[in-house]
Amino acid sequence: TRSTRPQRMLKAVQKNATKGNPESVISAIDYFCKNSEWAMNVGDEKGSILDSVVTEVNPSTVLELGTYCGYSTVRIARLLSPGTKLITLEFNPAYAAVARQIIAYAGLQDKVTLVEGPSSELIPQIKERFGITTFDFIFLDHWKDRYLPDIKLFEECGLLRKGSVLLADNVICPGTPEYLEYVRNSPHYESRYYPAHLEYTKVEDGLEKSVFLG
Ligand SMILES: O=c1[nH]cnc2c(O)c(F)c(-c3ccc(F)cc3)cc12
Ligand SMILES: [Mg+2]
Repeated sequence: TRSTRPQRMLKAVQKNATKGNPESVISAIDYFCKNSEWAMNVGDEKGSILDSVVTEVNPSTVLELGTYCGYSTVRIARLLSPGTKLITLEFNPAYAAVARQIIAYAGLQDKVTLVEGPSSELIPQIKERFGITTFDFIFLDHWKDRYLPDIKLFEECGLLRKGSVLLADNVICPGTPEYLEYVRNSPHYESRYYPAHLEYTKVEDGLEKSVFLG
């Protein structure tokens, strides 16, 4: 039967990247998306902004919502201090299966815990399952209609502390208007928009960085 796009992306990584070299995995995926098939990775332009925010925060605890094929997981994990791990949640088992292989190919499997399931169910379980009190950095990149309910879930579950940084992809395209309205008007967040473009295109998109004020 016909392979899936994530499976073809994995093949491109195994063919063009060097095992244990995260930079080469990132480049191989970007090359695949620019020259073979578009795919919904955060991409190189928004990825560089992600890199700069992760580097600035230098987080000890990290959560990613929406693993897809692991591209942003690799981008984040490659920047973490030794001993720091990130938790990434993926709803789609086929995506998760490919992501595990791409993360392992980059040699970052020891820095990543990939959990399969819906964020709405997993977020309330995080404290007890992973011994986390609060997150220093959260990357929202799963499904636009879940951004707002999930940030409210973070608040309700006490997973944020003064200074926790949330970075959200796709706030323009596909767009998360309710989420933007919330973080930009809430007295509990300081929000800033980073303009960019939809991955591998000239379409406008951007990232919204929101710092929890307590
Ligand atoms: O569902 C998504 N989850 C996470 N990230 C996405 C993304 O970065 C996209 F560009 C898109 C996207 C898909 C099709 C389009 F025509 C435009 C954007 C979707 C997602
Ligand atoms: Mg995205």
